[in-house]
Amino acid sequence: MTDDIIRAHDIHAWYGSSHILHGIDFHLQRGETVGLLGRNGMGKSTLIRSLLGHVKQRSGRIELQQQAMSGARPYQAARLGIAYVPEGRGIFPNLTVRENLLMCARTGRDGTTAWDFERILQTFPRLAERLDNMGDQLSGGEQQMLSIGRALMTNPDAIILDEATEGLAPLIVEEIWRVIGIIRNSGLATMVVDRNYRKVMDQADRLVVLEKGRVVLEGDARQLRSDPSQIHQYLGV
Ligand SMILES: Nc1ncnc2c1ncn2[C@@H]1O[C@H](COP(=O)(O)OP(=O)(O)OP(=O)(O)O)[C@@H](O)[C@H]1O
Repeated sequence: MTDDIIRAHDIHAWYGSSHILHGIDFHLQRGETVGLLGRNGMGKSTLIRSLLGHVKQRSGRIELQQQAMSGARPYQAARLGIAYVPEGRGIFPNLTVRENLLMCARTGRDGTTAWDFERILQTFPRLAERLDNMGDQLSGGEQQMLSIGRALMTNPDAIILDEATEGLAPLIVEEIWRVIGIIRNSGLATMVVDRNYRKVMDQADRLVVLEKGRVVLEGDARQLRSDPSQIHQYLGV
């Protein structure tokens, strides 16, 4: 019996006639942090989107929370406690910060509410100062925090962060990484994609590297940190 929240075997995905993923095996265990690395266009977002049912043209076996979900739709993944913070946010611009958060409030699958409104405001002091602002009055960094806050309000078992720091100012980027550390230490299973591979390596327990839609390297983050030459080779840094 495994404790995998996501388990996938031989995933292929296509956009039209472009074959993007070529037989990927992937898993995310309860409580672990996995960093997904790879240069631009190697298929990281497509893998996430395939696992969660956003890419229709896909094949392979997917289990979410140990249930067969190969044909899952995005709402089913969300119901199974897998929260997704996509690249480019996804908040309601015409609702206030408070409304954006409260509309997501949900009890976790285990019946507990570890992440409630108060805890979100403690975690994101900037949001606490902007509760009555509309979503579209926030800076890009604040919108990203709100997006992560909304995901946490659902009390998920896993959270997937795709390029959460993309395009943000350095101070805000630091703030987002601080929050990713808090999320990780809270025991929530986390999957992180980010251009800053050093930060990903620091935060992750396990690393998975994609190249042209295939897993080319996978391993314990501590080991790969001690000899980063392999990572450097695939990331071209
Ligand atoms: N909606 C789409 N339609 C057609 N092709 C797409 C689409 N989305 C992505 N692609 C292509 O699929 C390939 C993989 O893209 P993907 O976004 O998964 O890569 P990535 O590793 O997440 O990189 P990035 O950091 O640039 O987002 C790329 O060649 C990209 O151009």
